[in-house]
Amino acid sequence: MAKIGFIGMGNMGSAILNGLLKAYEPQELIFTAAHTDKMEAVTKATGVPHASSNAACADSCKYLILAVKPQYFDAVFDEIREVLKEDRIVISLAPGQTISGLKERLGDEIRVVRAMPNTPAMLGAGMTGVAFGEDSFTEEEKAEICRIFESCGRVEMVEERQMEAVGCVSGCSPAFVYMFIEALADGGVKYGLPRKTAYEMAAQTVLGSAKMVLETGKHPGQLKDEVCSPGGTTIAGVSALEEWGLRNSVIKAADACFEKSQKMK
Ligand SMILES: NC(=O)C1=CN([C@@H]2O[C@H](COP(=O)(O)OP(=O)(O)OC[C@H]3O[C@@H](n4cnc5c(N)ncnc54)[C@H](OP(=O)(O)O)[C@@H]3O)[C@@H](O)[C@H]2O)C=CC1
Ligand SMILES: O=C(O)[C@@H]1CCC=N1
Repeated sequence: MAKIGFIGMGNMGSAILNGLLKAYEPQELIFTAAHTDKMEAVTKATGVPHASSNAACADSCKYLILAVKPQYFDAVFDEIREVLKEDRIVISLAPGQTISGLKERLGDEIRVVRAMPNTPAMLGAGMTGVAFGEDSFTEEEKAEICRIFESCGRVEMVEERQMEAVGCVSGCSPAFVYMFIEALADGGVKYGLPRKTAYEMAAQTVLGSAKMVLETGKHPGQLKDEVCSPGGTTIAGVSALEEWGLRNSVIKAADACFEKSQKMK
């Protein structure tokens, strides 16, 4: 029997699988996807076996990661409900879907964990929020769930009521950061840099700035102040960003993600 199973092997499933392969043997893992050619390609590339059906996948692992889009949950649940046993733990990655709502659909005896990872898990640089909710888990089970996501990067335990906030700040936000990198690079191209050089400079700057926040422990505002020479070029740029509403745009993006997640319940 495998330890960890995935139903769905798209953007998020494959990112987590890549992270897991640093901590687990391929034979400890199993997965399904909708298309056979996709499953065969992933098995060939990773050595991780795929199951013949979603039911077979759910039947053959202790921890089952639901990595399909929520609109497919009903169909998948109809396939796996019969084989899920009481000792199994289902890990949902979906925004908006509550633990109690998922248990209603899967069976009240099935323990459900919510996790909100992000795609940098692919490189072991992910950020995952995990909520255990009201169900009881042994220390060993909690440690295993942490190990799954720690193999993909950093992990924070949160209350279930905070999961939509996690979605805004780290689940969805890689998309916003890529947009920022694109825009930074466009600015460089506008003033003469080759595009490839501009992407490298923009991406390395975002990476380095993030490391400064994480590793110095300084407030982001202080780090910003350290870049702004009095009467210099940076403060002119900061002033333009304030004028064009960068901070408010980013907070509005969080509002939009949150509101959307409420409609996905
Ligand atoms: N993408 C992201 O950045 C993040 C996503 N999430 C969550 O992760 C979950 C998965 O999202 P994501 O990976 O982006 O989605 P994708 O669309 O990239 O992948 C979905 C996967 O589900 C498979 N699939 C579809 N229907 C079935 C089925 N009936 N049985 C088995 N497999 C099926 C697809 O198979 P095939 O490949 O063969 O088509 C595909 O591998 C969602 O709940 C999403 O909200 C959470 C955080 C971040
Ligand atoms: O866009 C989505 O719904 C998923 C959840 C977080 C990131 N991607």
